[in-house]
Amino acid sequence: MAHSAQVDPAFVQAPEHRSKETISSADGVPLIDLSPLFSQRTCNTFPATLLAEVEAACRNWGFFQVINHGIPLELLKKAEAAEKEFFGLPEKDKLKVRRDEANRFGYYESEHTKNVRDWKRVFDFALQERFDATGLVLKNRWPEVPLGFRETIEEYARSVEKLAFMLLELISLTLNLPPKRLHAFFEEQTTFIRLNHYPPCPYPDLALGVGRHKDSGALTILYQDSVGGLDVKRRSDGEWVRVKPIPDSFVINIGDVIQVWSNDKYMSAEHRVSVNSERDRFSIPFFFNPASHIDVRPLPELVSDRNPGKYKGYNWGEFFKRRMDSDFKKLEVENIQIDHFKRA
Ligand SMILES: O=C(O)CCC(=O)C(=O)O
Ligand SMILES: [Fe+2]
Repeated sequence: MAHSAQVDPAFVQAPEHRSKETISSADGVPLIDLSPLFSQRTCNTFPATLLAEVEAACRNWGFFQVINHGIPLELLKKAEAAEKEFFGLPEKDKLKVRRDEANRFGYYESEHTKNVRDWKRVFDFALQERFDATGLVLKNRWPEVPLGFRETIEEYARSVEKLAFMLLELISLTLNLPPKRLHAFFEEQTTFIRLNHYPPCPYPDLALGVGRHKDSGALTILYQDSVGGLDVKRRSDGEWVRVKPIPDSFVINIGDVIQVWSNDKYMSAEHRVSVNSERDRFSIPFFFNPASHIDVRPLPELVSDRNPGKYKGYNWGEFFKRRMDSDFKKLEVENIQIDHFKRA
């Protein structure tokens, strides 16, 4: 990644997609306190006010932040420190675990979103390694240094997984489904965790850390540092709103899979990452994804004659593989979107 002021055209966004009108709004994404989950929960009853907050956030925004989520704060600090240490390694050391065409996990400095290069570096790993009949390879590459990196990051991932299943229960209940209705889809999950480093960018008005996109999986659970840069497109008016960093919180967003399962009751929101010219930014999204053999389609309980299914089914593994291919390198074709499965 060049750090001179010379503009590399690979990073330049079309004028309409550049980061100019981000609002720092008080009326931002909802903040939800999850402490009732730990104090007021008895067997299978969930506090009604909490469910109402989650329902409204999913319906109106597709995005919310959570505090008092049960993940130890020391673990968040440890994971952030390990992330910074890894990206601080000389490039030649990071390149020892570089991604390639056959295996998409490891370090990468050249990701594209919608065929424009992102101003970032990433390190990806799968929560559960596997080799699928579909040709999907989930195989991790762990660097030898920093010492303890793998242990810390895996501990972090296992802890976030617990939160992911709790959120899945909450979301199921808000859809009037039994709390564990969606769990079976994740039995051989293809969840992966990404470490993101956004270095200072000499032309933040032209490039983006991540171009506008929607997350394709079920749910994303993101830890961000205090710098800020994540922007969400607000559904009510289409304005880009900055997600204010809140210490020790997570940002949660609905992905395309829940959009389809819920038959558009909940929609995945478009978002992007703006960069700045002064500060490095770090984040860690946990992409909670179903098993590759799952055919994603509106849940039968949520469709009826009056509310017919809005999507044809698609196989998650195939979709996921095609998405990863288009993020790996610039393609001539448009990348695959769930809209391609929408019924006419
Ligand atoms: O770094 C962030 O704040 C968000 C990154 C993101 O949207 C993604 O990797 O899908
Ligand atoms: Fe995203």
